[in-house]
Amino acid sequence: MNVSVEGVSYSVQDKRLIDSILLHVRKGELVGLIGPNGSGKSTLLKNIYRVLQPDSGRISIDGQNLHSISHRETARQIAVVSQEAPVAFDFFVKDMVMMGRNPHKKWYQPDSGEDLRLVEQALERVGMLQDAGRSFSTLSGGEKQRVLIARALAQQAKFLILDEPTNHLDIKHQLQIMDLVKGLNITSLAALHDLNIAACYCDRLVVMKDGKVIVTGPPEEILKPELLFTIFEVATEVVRHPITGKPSITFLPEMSGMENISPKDWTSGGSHD
Ligand SMILES: Nc1ncnc2c1ncn2[C@@H]1O[C@H](COP(=O)(O)OP(=O)(O)OP(=O)(O)O)[C@@H](O)[C@H]1O
Repeated sequence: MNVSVEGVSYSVQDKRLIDSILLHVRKGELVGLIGPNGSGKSTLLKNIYRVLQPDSGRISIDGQNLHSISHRETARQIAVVSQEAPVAFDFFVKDMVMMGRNPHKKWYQPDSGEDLRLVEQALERVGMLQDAGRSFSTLSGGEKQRVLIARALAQQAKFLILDEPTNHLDIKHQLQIMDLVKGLNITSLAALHDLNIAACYCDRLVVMKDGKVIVTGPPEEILKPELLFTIFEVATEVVRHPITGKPSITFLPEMSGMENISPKDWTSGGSHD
């Protein structure tokens, strides 16, 4: 699925939270949305998954205006995995995943054999089938995220939105979740805080600051000390990692500016999409 966000703005009262956002996610890409706290990442994602209604602009999936299709159809096409949040009611793991089938069914329709097969297959894919009968609230943070990804798989969504999916997870589970997401090969847009994880897994990055998209491009073009200093106001050293071949960022705390960092090739930054 190709996703386009063109000129999308959203305000609360007189405060513009996101301003004239332009971004594209191409079929099969994993695009990382990065930016400081409060830069508008979650607000943008909520506009895309229709929890919020943009003031202006257009969001389209495969060329079709998202606001011209029903919420039910949107729910078939777009799945959301957000950071681990407490759930109001406890459910069995298999029932959480079965919720992914809801947009495909009428409210009175019982679960079909096909629904059960898809739920089982999704749990198998995330390595949680043996936990199908457990209650969701007893799972660890990483296990919960895997179940939420299984729900997205059962939903058979063509576009996956992830809002800080690895928040609160230890490093092993952060990598496990990102490996899983990457391996799905579903068109995905993920708000991420960890820049090294973004560098390792994302095909392209979209950088936000103060409600605006500042620049987009492949990680190796975006993740350069000068840009990182402008966006995050921290000094960094960035090298190409000898094993992964991806940019590897070391943050340099307590440094007052850029003067102690040997400027590498900072000139060829990313481009606006
Ligand atoms: N309903 C609201 N009313 C007023 N301001 C809001 C509202 N929702 C969000 N904001 C403000 O909009 C800005 C963007 O918030 P948002 O949550 O989108 O940022 P973010 O980039 O996702 O941040 P973080 O990285 O901290 O999760 C913040 O300054 C936030 O306080």
